[in-house]
Amino acid sequence: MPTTPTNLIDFLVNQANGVKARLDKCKIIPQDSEQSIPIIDFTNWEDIQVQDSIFSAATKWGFFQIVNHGIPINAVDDLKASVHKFFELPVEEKKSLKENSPPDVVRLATSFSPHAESVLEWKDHLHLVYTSEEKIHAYWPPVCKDQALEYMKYAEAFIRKLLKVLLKKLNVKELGREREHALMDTMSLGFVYYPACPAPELVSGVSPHSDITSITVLLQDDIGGLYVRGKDSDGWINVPPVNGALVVNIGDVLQIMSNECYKSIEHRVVANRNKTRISMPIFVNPAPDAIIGPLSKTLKNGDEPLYKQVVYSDYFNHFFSKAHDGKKTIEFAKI
Ligand SMILES: O=C(O)CCC(=O)C(=O)O
Ligand SMILES: [Fe+2]
Repeated sequence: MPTTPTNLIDFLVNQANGVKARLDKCKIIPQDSEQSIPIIDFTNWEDIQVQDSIFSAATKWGFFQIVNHGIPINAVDDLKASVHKFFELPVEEKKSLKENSPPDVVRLATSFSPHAESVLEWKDHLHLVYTSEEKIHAYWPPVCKDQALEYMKYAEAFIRKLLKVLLKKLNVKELGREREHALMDTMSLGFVYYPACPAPELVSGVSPHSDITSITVLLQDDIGGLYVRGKDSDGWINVPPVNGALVVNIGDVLQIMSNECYKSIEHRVVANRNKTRISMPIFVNPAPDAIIGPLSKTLKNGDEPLYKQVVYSDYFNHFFSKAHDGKKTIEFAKI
Protein backbone atom coordinates (compact mmCIF):
# COMPACT_ATOMS: atom_id res chain seq x y z
CA MET A 1 0.00 0.00 0.00
CA PRO A 2 1.47 3.40 -0.84
CA THR A 3 1.84 5.13 2.50
CA THR A 4 4.37 7.30 4.27
CA PRO A 5 7.61 5.39 4.87
CA THR A 6 7.51 5.93 8.64
CA ASN A 7 4.20 4.08 8.83
CA LEU A 8 5.32 1.59 6.27
CA ILE A 9 8.55 0.67 8.06
CA ASP A 10 6.67 0.39 11.34
CA PHE A 11 4.07 -1.85 9.68
CA LEU A 12 6.52 -4.03 7.73
CA VAL A 13 9.45 -4.23 10.13
CA ASN A 14 8.53 -3.36 13.71
CA GLN A 15 5.07 -4.98 13.64
CA ALA A 16 6.61 -7.96 11.80
CA ASN A 17 4.05 -8.03 8.98
CA GLY A 18 6.79 -8.45 6.38
CA VAL A 19 6.87 -7.23 2.80
CA LYS A 20 4.31 -9.78 1.60
CA ALA A 21 1.65 -8.12 3.76
CA ARG A 22 2.24 -4.88 1.92
CA LEU A 23 0.61 -6.40 -1.14
CA ASP A 24 -2.28 -7.89 0.85
CA LYS A 25 -2.87 -4.48 2.44
CA CYS A 26 -3.53 -2.72 -0.85
CA LYS A 27 -6.35 -5.02 -1.86
CA ILE A 28 -8.91 -3.35 -4.12
CA ILE A 29 -12.44 -4.60 -3.46
CA PRO A 30 -14.27 -5.50 -6.70
CA GLN A 31 -17.25 -3.29 -7.28
CA ASP A 32 -20.85 -4.46 -6.92
CA SER A 33 -23.96 -2.74 -5.62
CA GLU A 34 -23.24 -3.87 -2.05
CA GLN A 35 -19.77 -2.40 -2.18
CA SER A 36 -20.09 0.80 -4.14
CA ILE A 37 -20.45 4.39 -3.06
CA PRO A 38 -24.09 5.55 -3.42
CA ILE A 39 -25.00 8.04 -6.14
CA ILE A 40 -27.85 10.36 -5.10
CA ASP A 41 -29.94 12.65 -7.29
CA PHE A 42 -30.34 15.98 -5.44
CA THR A 43 -33.04 17.47 -7.71
CA ASN A 44 -35.82 17.00 -5.14
CA TRP A 45 -33.63 17.52 -2.08
CA GLU A 46 -36.57 18.46 0.15
CA ASP A 47 -38.25 15.15 -0.60
CA ILE A 48 -38.16 12.82 2.40
CA GLN A 49 -36.89 9.89 0.32
CA VAL A 50 -33.94 11.87 -0.96
CA GLN A 51 -33.15 13.00 2.59
CA ASP A 52 -33.38 9.41 3.83
CA SER A 53 -30.93 8.25 1.20
CA ILE A 54 -28.47 10.99 2.21
CA PHE A 55 -28.84 10.00 5.86
CA SER A 56 -28.32 6.35 5.05
CA ALA A 57 -25.21 7.10 2.94
CA ALA A 58 -23.72 9.37 5.63
CA THR A 59 -24.26 6.80 8.38
CA LYS A 60 -23.27 3.66 6.47
CA TRP A 61 -20.63 4.99 4.10
CA GLY A 62 -19.60 8.49 5.09
CA PHE A 63 -19.07 8.98 1.32
CA PHE A 64 -21.56 9.56 -1.50
CA GLN A 65 -21.77 11.14 -4.92
CA ILE A 66 -24.35 13.80 -5.76
CA VAL A 67 -25.77 14.48 -9.21
CA ASN A 68 -28.10 17.37 -10.12
CA HIS A 69 -26.65 19.49 -7.33
CA GLY A 70 -27.48 22.80 -9.03
CA ILE A 71 -23.98 23.81 -10.18
CA PRO A 72 -24.26 24.36 -13.95
CA ILE A 73 -22.05 22.14 -16.08
CA ASN A 74 -20.37 25.13 -17.74
CA ALA A 75 -19.28 26.45 -14.31
CA VAL A 76 -17.81 22.98 -13.62
CA ASP A 77 -16.03 22.79 -17.00
CA ASP A 78 -14.69 26.35 -16.73
CA LEU A 79 -13.32 25.57 -13.28
CA LYS A 80 -11.50 22.43 -14.48
CA ALA A 81 -9.97 24.31 -17.41
CA SER A 82 -8.75 27.07 -15.11
CA VAL A 83 -7.09 24.54 -12.77
CA HIS A 84 -5.00 23.23 -15.68
CA LYS A 85 -4.21 26.79 -16.74
CA PHE A 86 -3.04 27.64 -13.23
CA PHE A 87 -0.64 24.70 -12.89
CA GLU A 88 0.67 25.25 -16.41
CA LEU A 89 1.76 28.80 -15.53
CA PRO A 90 5.54 29.37 -15.67
CA VAL A 91 7.22 28.26 -12.46
CA GLU A 92 8.47 31.81 -11.74
CA GLU A 93 4.93 33.10 -11.79
CA LYS A 94 3.80 30.46 -9.28
CA LYS A 95 6.81 31.17 -7.06
CA SER A 96 5.98 34.84 -7.04
CA LEU A 97 2.37 34.04 -6.16
CA LYS A 98 3.55 31.87 -3.26
CA GLU A 99 5.83 34.61 -1.96
CA ASN A 100 3.35 37.43 -2.29
CA SER A 101 0.09 35.87 -1.11
CA PRO A 102 -1.26 36.25 2.41
CA PRO A 103 -1.73 32.64 3.65
CA ASP A 104 -5.17 33.42 5.02
CA VAL A 105 -6.32 34.01 1.41
CA VAL A 106 -4.09 31.98 -0.97
CA ARG A 107 -1.69 29.13 -0.27
CA LEU A 108 0.36 27.20 -2.82
CA ALA A 109 2.00 24.05 -1.50
CA THR A 110 3.37 20.61 -2.27
CA SER A 111 2.42 17.43 -0.41
CA PHE A 112 0.51 17.57 2.91
CA SER A 113 2.78 18.34 5.89
CA PRO A 114 6.21 18.47 4.18
CA HIS A 115 8.06 19.25 7.44
CA ALA A 116 6.64 16.08 9.03
CA GLU A 117 6.94 13.69 6.06
CA SER A 118 10.00 11.71 5.02
CA VAL A 119 8.68 11.25 1.48
CA LEU A 120 6.40 13.86 -0.07
CA GLU A 121 2.93 13.04 -1.36
CA TRP A 122 2.79 13.26 -5.15
CA LYS A 123 0.73 16.42 -5.44
CA ASP A 124 0.88 20.19 -5.74
CA HIS A 125 -2.06 22.18 -4.49
CA LEU A 126 -3.46 25.67 -4.38
CA HIS A 127 -5.87 26.74 -1.64
CA LEU A 128 -8.22 29.60 -2.27
CA VAL A 129 -9.86 30.71 0.94
CA TYR A 130 -13.46 31.81 0.33
CA THR A 131 -13.23 35.06 2.23
CA SER A 132 -14.33 38.67 1.58
CA GLU A 133 -14.81 39.69 -2.07
CA GLU A 134 -12.25 42.43 -1.47
CA LYS A 135 -9.49 39.97 -0.52
CA ILE A 136 -10.56 37.53 -3.22
CA HIS A 137 -10.27 40.21 -5.90
CA ALA A 138 -6.93 41.38 -4.52
CA TYR A 139 -5.23 38.00 -4.20
CA TRP A 140 -6.83 35.05 -6.01
CA PRO A 141 -4.76 34.43 -9.19
CA PRO A 142 -6.27 36.19 -12.23
CA VAL A 143 -5.95 33.03 -14.35
CA CYS A 144 -8.62 31.25 -12.27
CA LYS A 145 -10.28 33.88 -10.06
CA ASP A 146 -13.54 34.38 -11.96
CA GLN A 147 -14.05 30.66 -12.58
CA ALA A 148 -13.33 29.75 -8.93
CA LEU A 149 -15.59 32.48 -7.58
CA GLU A 150 -18.46 31.57 -9.91
CA TYR A 151 -18.14 27.90 -8.89
CA MET A 152 -18.02 28.74 -5.16
CA LYS A 153 -21.19 30.83 -5.33
CA TYR A 154 -23.15 27.87 -6.68
CA ALA A 155 -21.36 25.40 -4.41
CA GLU A 156 -22.13 27.43 -1.29
CA ALA A 157 -25.87 27.24 -2.02
CA PHE A 158 -25.61 23.47 -2.41
CA ILE A 159 -23.56 23.08 0.80
CA ARG A 160 -26.15 24.97 2.85
CA LYS A 161 -28.92 22.69 1.60
CA LEU A 162 -26.88 19.58 2.26
CA LEU A 163 -25.93 20.64 5.81
CA LYS A 164 -29.59 21.42 6.46
CA VAL A 165 -30.51 17.85 5.53
CA LEU A 166 -27.67 16.32 7.57
CA LEU A 167 -28.56 18.41 10.65
CA LYS A 168 -32.29 17.75 10.37
CA LYS A 169 -31.52 14.06 10.70
CA LEU A 170 -29.62 14.87 13.93
CA ASN A 171 -32.77 16.55 15.35
CA VAL A 172 -31.47 20.06 14.60
CA LYS A 173 -34.10 22.02 12.68
CA GLU A 174 -32.22 25.22 11.79
CA LEU A 175 -28.64 25.90 10.83
CA GLY A 176 -28.63 29.15 12.88
CA ARG A 177 -25.69 31.45 13.53
CA GLU A 178 -23.95 29.41 16.20
CA ARG A 179 -24.08 26.18 14.18
CA GLU A 180 -22.92 27.99 11.08
CA HIS A 181 -19.89 29.13 13.11
CA ALA A 182 -19.30 25.53 14.20
CA LEU A 183 -19.83 23.97 10.79
CA MET A 184 -19.20 26.24 7.83
CA ASP A 185 -17.53 29.43 8.96
CA THR A 186 -14.45 28.89 6.80
CA MET A 187 -14.52 27.37 3.33
CA SER A 188 -11.63 26.92 0.97
CA LEU A 189 -11.44 25.65 -2.56
CA GLY A 190 -8.50 23.39 -3.28
CA PHE A 191 -6.97 22.85 -6.71
CA VAL A 192 -5.08 19.59 -6.44
CA TYR A 193 -2.70 18.53 -9.19
CA TYR A 194 -1.32 14.99 -9.37
CA PRO A 195 1.17 14.85 -12.25
CA ALA A 196 1.55 11.54 -14.11
CA CYS A 197 4.01 9.50 -12.06
CA PRO A 198 6.57 7.10 -13.56
CA ALA A 199 6.42 4.81 -10.50
CA PRO A 200 2.98 5.15 -8.91
CA GLU A 201 3.48 2.04 -6.74
CA LEU A 202 6.33 3.78 -4.93
CA VAL A 203 4.48 6.94 -3.94
CA SER A 204 1.22 8.14 -2.48
CA GLY A 205 -0.93 10.69 -4.27
CA VAL A 206 -2.50 11.20 -0.86
CA SER A 207 -1.81 8.77 1.99
CA PRO A 208 -4.71 7.25 3.95
CA HIS A 209 -6.42 9.86 6.11
CA SER A 210 -9.80 11.16 7.11
CA ASP A 211 -10.64 14.84 6.60
CA ILE A 212 -10.90 17.14 9.62
CA THR A 213 -13.64 19.15 7.98
CA SER A 214 -17.38 19.22 8.68
CA ILE A 215 -17.85 17.98 5.14
CA THR A 216 -15.69 17.93 2.02
CA VAL A 217 -17.33 18.43 -1.38
CA LEU A 218 -15.05 17.33 -4.17
CA LEU A 219 -15.13 17.53 -7.93
CA GLN A 220 -12.81 15.11 -9.68
CA ASP A 221 -11.88 14.81 -13.35
CA ASP A 222 -12.29 11.61 -15.36
CA ILE A 223 -8.91 9.98 -14.51
CA GLY A 224 -9.84 8.24 -11.25
CA GLY A 225 -7.58 7.26 -8.35
CA LEU A 226 -9.64 8.06 -5.24
CA TYR A 227 -10.22 5.06 -2.94
CA VAL A 228 -12.26 4.72 0.25
CA ARG A 229 -11.61 2.22 3.04
CA GLY A 230 -14.10 -0.70 2.75
CA LYS A 231 -16.75 -1.00 5.46
CA ASP A 232 -15.88 -4.28 7.11
CA SER A 233 -12.55 -5.08 5.59
CA ASP A 234 -9.06 -3.95 4.99
CA GLY A 235 -9.61 -3.39 1.26
CA TRP A 236 -10.18 -0.21 -0.72
CA ILE A 237 -13.21 0.78 -2.82
CA ASN A 238 -12.83 2.92 -5.90
CA VAL A 239 -14.81 6.18 -6.18
CA PRO A 240 -15.39 6.09 -9.94
CA PRO A 241 -15.49 9.40 -11.79
CA VAL A 242 -19.10 10.31 -12.68
CA ASN A 243 -19.25 13.25 -15.06
CA GLY A 244 -20.27 16.44 -13.23
CA ALA A 245 -20.95 14.64 -9.92
CA LEU A 246 -19.77 15.94 -6.56
CA VAL A 247 -18.13 13.50 -4.17
CA VAL A 248 -19.22 14.34 -0.63
CA ASN A 249 -17.54 12.97 2.43
CA ILE A 250 -18.30 13.45 6.10
CA GLY A 251 -15.33 14.89 8.00
CA ASP A 252 -14.18 14.38 11.58
CA VAL A 253 -16.12 17.42 12.82
CA LEU A 254 -19.49 15.94 11.81
CA GLN A 255 -18.47 12.52 13.11
CA ILE A 256 -17.77 14.17 16.47
CA MET A 257 -20.86 16.42 16.47
CA SER A 258 -23.11 13.51 15.52
CA ASN A 259 -21.50 11.30 18.20
CA GLU A 260 -20.50 8.82 15.47
CA CYS A 261 -23.89 8.62 13.81
CA TYR A 262 -22.13 9.97 10.68
CA LYS A 263 -18.79 8.41 9.72
CA SER A 264 -15.64 10.17 8.62
CA ILE A 265 -14.05 7.50 6.47
CA GLU A 266 -10.43 6.96 5.53
CA HIS A 267 -9.53 7.55 1.91
CA ARG A 268 -6.42 7.89 -0.23
CA VAL A 269 -5.36 8.76 -3.76
CA VAL A 270 -3.23 6.59 -6.03
CA ALA A 271 -1.09 8.43 -8.57
CA ASN A 272 -1.51 7.57 -12.26
CA ARG A 273 1.37 6.29 -14.39
CA ASN A 274 0.25 7.94 -17.64
CA LYS A 275 -2.06 10.81 -16.92
CA THR A 276 -2.18 13.92 -14.79
CA ARG A 277 -5.23 14.05 -12.53
CA ILE A 278 -6.89 17.09 -10.98
CA SER A 279 -9.41 17.32 -8.17
CA MET A 280 -11.13 20.31 -6.64
CA PRO A 281 -12.18 19.76 -3.02
CA ILE A 282 -14.11 22.34 -1.03
CA PHE A 283 -13.11 22.00 2.61
CA VAL A 284 -15.98 23.16 4.80
CA ASN A 285 -14.55 24.01 8.21
CA PRO A 286 -15.68 25.47 11.53
CA ALA A 287 -14.35 28.84 12.73
CA PRO A 288 -10.98 28.43 14.48
CA ASP A 289 -12.47 29.37 17.87
CA ALA A 290 -15.58 27.17 17.51
CA ILE A 291 -16.09 24.53 20.20
CA ILE A 292 -16.72 21.12 18.67
CA GLY A 293 -18.41 18.30 20.56
CA PRO A 294 -21.43 15.98 20.38
CA LEU A 295 -24.65 18.00 19.89
CA SER A 296 -26.99 17.94 22.87
CA LYS A 297 -30.02 17.42 20.58
CA THR A 298 -28.35 14.34 19.16
CA LEU A 299 -27.67 12.88 22.60
CA LYS A 300 -31.19 13.36 23.88
CA ASN A 301 -32.08 9.67 23.85
CA GLY A 302 -29.53 9.09 26.60
CA ASP A 303 -26.47 8.12 24.56
CA GLU A 304 -23.16 8.76 26.30
CA PRO A 305 -20.94 11.30 24.50
CA LEU A 306 -17.96 9.63 22.85
CA TYR A 307 -16.03 12.87 22.39
CA LYS A 308 -14.88 15.83 24.45
CA GLN A 309 -15.58 19.45 23.59
CA VAL A 310 -12.49 20.69 21.73
CA VAL A 311 -11.51 24.03 20.24
CA TYR A 312 -11.35 23.56 16.48
CA SER A 313 -8.00 25.35 16.06
CA ASP A 314 -6.39 22.91 18.56
CA TYR A 315 -7.72 19.99 16.52
CA PHE A 316 -6.56 21.61 13.28
CA ASN A 317 -3.03 22.30 14.58
CA HIS A 318 -2.75 18.74 15.84
CA PHE A 319 -3.76 17.38 12.41
CA PHE A 320 -1.26 19.46 10.45
CA SER A 321 1.63 18.80 12.85
CA LYS A 322 1.92 15.20 11.58
CA ALA A 323 2.05 13.27 8.32
CA HIS A 324 -1.23 11.68 7.15
CA ASP A 325 -1.82 8.71 9.41
CA GLY A 326 -5.16 7.01 8.80
CA LYS A 327 -7.81 7.79 11.40
CA LYS A 328 -5.49 8.49 14.31
CA THR A 329 -6.20 12.24 14.51
CA ILE A 330 -9.67 11.73 15.93
CA GLU A 331 -8.20 10.13 19.07
CA PHE A 332 -7.34 13.70 20.05
CA ALA A 333 -11.02 14.38 20.72
CA LYS A 334 -12.05 10.97 22.16
CA ILE A 335 -13.15 10.71 25.78
O1 LIG B 1 -7.99 14.23 -4.79
C1 LIG B 1 -8.82 13.55 -4.23
O2 LIG B 1 -9.63 12.85 -4.85
C2 LIG B 1 -8.90 13.50 -2.71
C3 LIG B 1 -8.07 14.52 -2.01
C4 LIG B 1 -8.19 14.43 -0.53
O3 LIG B 1 -8.58 13.44 0.02
C5 LIG B 1 -7.87 15.60 0.30
O4 LIG B 1 -7.30 16.58 -0.22
O5 LIG B 1 -8.19 15.58 1.52
FE1 LIG C 1 -9.27 13.89 2.04
